[in-house]
Amino acid sequence: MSSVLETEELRRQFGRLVAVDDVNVSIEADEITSIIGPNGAGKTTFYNLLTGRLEPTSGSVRLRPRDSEADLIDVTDKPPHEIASLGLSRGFQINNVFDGLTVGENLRIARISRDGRTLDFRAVADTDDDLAEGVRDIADLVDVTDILDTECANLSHGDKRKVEIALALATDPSIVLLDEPTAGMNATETARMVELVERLDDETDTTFVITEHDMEVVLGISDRILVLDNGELIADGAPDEVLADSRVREAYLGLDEDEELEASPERGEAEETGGESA
Ligand SMILES: Nc1ncnc2c1ncn2[C@@H]1O[C@H](COP(=O)(O)OP(=O)(O)OP(=O)(O)O)[C@@H](O)[C@H]1O
Repeated sequence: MSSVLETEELRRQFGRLVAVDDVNVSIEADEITSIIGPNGAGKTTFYNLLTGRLEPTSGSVRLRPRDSEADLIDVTDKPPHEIASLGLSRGFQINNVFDGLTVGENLRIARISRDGRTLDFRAVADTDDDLAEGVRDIADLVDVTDILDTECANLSHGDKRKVEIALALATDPSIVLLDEPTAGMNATETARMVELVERLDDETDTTFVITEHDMEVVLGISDRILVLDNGELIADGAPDEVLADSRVREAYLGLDEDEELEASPERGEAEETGGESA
């Protein structure tokens, strides 16, 4: 196995509060990894440390740059734009597309920024074949070709989330961090999103890491699950190992020793009625 991202004793305090508590993880290139934990467990802070939006109190982050078989490089004190250009991309839970532009225009901007050509006026011209081809390829991959001319303000919630993933992938990252990709989706949209992430994981060299509250999604999609509680990494393993861990059952799932995790009634009903409910 080869790791694409590693943290060593990564720590972040806000005053006396330890939001991320000396966390050691190694994200493997060929696995979909989910990060779970109760509210306030430190998931967002952890992501912010990885992307450079927050400086750690101590510890380090190492990343394998895109297009590279080389060793991981230390990105601990690098600014967010540099980490992003090295190959770590993040899709935001809060919509981060330009609403007044079309899907195609948004993808074009993402490709231009990947190429470091924001000051190249040729990059905005329609005649730039490479750029147009790059946009078409990403659109085909993420299945947003039929909405390329749609203004983002007019997209459904599900399509907007797809466009965010397309934008994250447009920079050819080695790793993409997704924040609750199924948040606010009904059962049908959720199933489609899970399928999409699994397919992209198969068809690209990009490694996917997600945070997610929906345990059905987590168990369905993950090769590996990391569990944070009060900033501490309390479990790290395959879904069945993590589900069997007594600390996880108590801290996060609220299950007794022998209790099984079952599908929520709302989800079952939504599937039976064709996913009408949100
Ligand atoms: N900028 C900040 N200043 C002070 N405390 C903060 C700050 N950001 C986060 N915290 C605290 O750090 C802890 C971890 O918060 P974080 O948002 O990382 O958790 P989370 O797992 O993402 O929660 P949720 O699932 O609710 O989004 C919480 O106690 C939170 O109040």
